[in-house]
Amino acid sequence: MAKQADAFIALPGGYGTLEELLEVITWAQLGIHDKPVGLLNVDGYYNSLLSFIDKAVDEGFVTTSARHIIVSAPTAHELMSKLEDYVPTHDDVTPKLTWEIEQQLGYTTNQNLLVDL
Ligand SMILES: C/C(=C\CNc1ncnc2c1ncn2[C@@H]1O[C@H](COP(=O)(O)O)[C@@H](O)[C@H]1O)CO
Repeated sequence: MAKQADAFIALPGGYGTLEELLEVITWAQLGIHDKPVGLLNVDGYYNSLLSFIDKAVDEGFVTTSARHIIVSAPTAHELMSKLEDYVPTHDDVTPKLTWEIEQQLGYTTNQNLLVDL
């Protein structure tokens, strides 16, 4: 499902939603995919999470380019528009780490990273 998707969208949710959300964000950060991750920020539900992530950027724990993976909007229409305009800017990482994770996932998407293996 992750391989076939054009993007990932999280609606407001609890631990399970947050776990899946952070998982697809880290996959993008690791270069396993280059798809955007959208937050449907209904009534500002994700404001505090987005503020926390911005703090992580300020503190140097998340890169600015990795922050860009997350796209948020208060309405589905606005979110879809932003997702369609998304251009990935985050960097790839080491082939070995990507390979190990892809083995667990059972799929590969970034052929360039596998050439040297
Ligand atoms: C093995 C992995 C994750 C395991 N967690 C879940 N797997 C499947 N379904 C889940 C998981 N956590 C929550 N759910 C269901 O999703 C809905 C939303 O959950 P939330 O906690 O309210 O956000 C709900 O139906 C849960 O039962 C690794 O991917």
